[in-house]
Formats: sequence, C-alpha cells, structure tokens
Amino acid sequence: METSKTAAESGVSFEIIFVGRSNVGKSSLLRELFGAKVRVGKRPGVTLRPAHVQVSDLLITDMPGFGFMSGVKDRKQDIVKDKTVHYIEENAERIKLGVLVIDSPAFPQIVDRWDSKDQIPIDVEMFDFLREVGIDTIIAANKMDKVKESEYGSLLDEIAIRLGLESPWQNWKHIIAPISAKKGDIKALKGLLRDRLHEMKRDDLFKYV
Ligand SMILES: Nc1nc2c(ncn2[C@@H]2O[C@H](COP(=O)(O)OP(=O)(O)OP(=O)(O)O)[C@@H](O)[C@H]2O)c(=O)[nH]1
Ligand SMILES: [Mg+2]
Repeated sequence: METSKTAAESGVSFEIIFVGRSNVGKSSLLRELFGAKVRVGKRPGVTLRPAHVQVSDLLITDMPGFGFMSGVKDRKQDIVKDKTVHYIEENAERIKLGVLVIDSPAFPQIVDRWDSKDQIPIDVEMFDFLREVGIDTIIAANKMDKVKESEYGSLLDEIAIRLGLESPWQNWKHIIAPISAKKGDIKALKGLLRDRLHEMKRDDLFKYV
C-alpha cells in the first residue's frame, strides 16, 4: 500500500532556500523565477511558514521573512529567526544552495543602524551562518530598479563591504546578483543559479530556472 507523502517529502534530493528580511521581495522573486504560486503582499510578514515548490527532485523553499513584521511582536521575530536556523540545521544535508535576498537601496542603512548598537544585523548573521554550515550562498540584491544608474556601482560596493566582501563588488559577481524582481530583470540571478546547477551536473534542471 502506498503511503501518502506531502509534496515537500516525495522524491526530493536537493533543496534551494530563499531567505531574507520581510518585504525584500522573496516571494515576488520566486514567482518570477519559477512561476511559483507564492503569496506576495504589500504588508511585510506575509509568509509566516516555509512555502515549498517542487520541480523534479529539487525543492525550492520560501522561508518566512525575519526582521520587521507589521503587527508582529519582537519576540515573534526571534521565533521566526530561531525556526529558520533550526530548519536549516535539520535539512543542511540536502540544502545545496541558499539565496539571501536583500532590499538593496535599504541594506547599507539597516546594517549601519545595527552596527551602531553593537549588534550583528540579521542579514549578515544569516549570510555567515549559511556559509558556516557549508551552504553555498548567493546574494540576490533586489529592488535595483529603485537605484539611479549613476549610483548603481557605489551601492553594490557598499553592500559588498557590509557582507564582509572587499570592494569592488565586481570581484564577487559569482556571489552578488543585482536584480529587480518587480521589473522581471533577474538574469544575473538566473545565470548564477544555472552555474551552480551546472557544477552539480544538473543541467537537466535548466528548463525550470
Ligand atoms: N521596487 C521594487 N519593489 C519590489 C521588488 N520586488 C518586490 N517588490 C515589492 O516589495 C513588496 C514585498 O514583496 P514580497 O515578495 O511579498 O516580499 P517578501 O520578501 O516575500 O516578504 P515576506 O513574505 O513578508 O517575507 C511588494 O510590494 C513587492 O511588489 C523590486 O524588485 N523592486
Ligand atoms: Mg514572502
């Protein structure tokens, strides 16, 4: 007799997780990338539990946003962060790739605000954590449509520096993908995802990405 399994469990051999602060555009990006029917909202905190999309044996996971959520108390935000860390630890073996999505124009200020309080910003903490547990992590520098062309390079340098990557940002093009999920301009990220899939000898998945 067949036992019924959830979509998230049947025939999954590897996983890509999308993490990031609330409202950075994770769900919008997933919709652009995979046509995933994930919820997108104007109000931060729309995704409250991991949402999964499966293509072939690849599981794509939209993690709840951490950081600010409207109508959600501070303690709840810590719970979201702890749950995310647990999820990553528990599934570390099959999570081959992480995509940390950031709101590019807002990122430098957010990091500096935390630094001035001697705290590590959650984004930076998450980037370090993913890499510590051995998960190759790409930065999806989203909302670049809000940035003037003349400020594009200097903003990306500022972002790189705050992630502990020395400027110029161009040295990190295998890690940083400037994109706009809203405008559908996500080719830099698609390119990096395909590079990683190719390295894993999974060119067969190019048709989905
Ligand atoms: N200008 C601009 N806005 C964007 C972009 N991507 C997403 N947004 C907007 O940002 C808001 C949040 O998008 P979501 O995709 O719901 O963000 P999220 O990261 O999934 O949010 P949570 O589920 O709360 O974690 C929406 O109003 C989107 O339209 C982008 O590239 N540029
Ligand atoms: Mg979401």
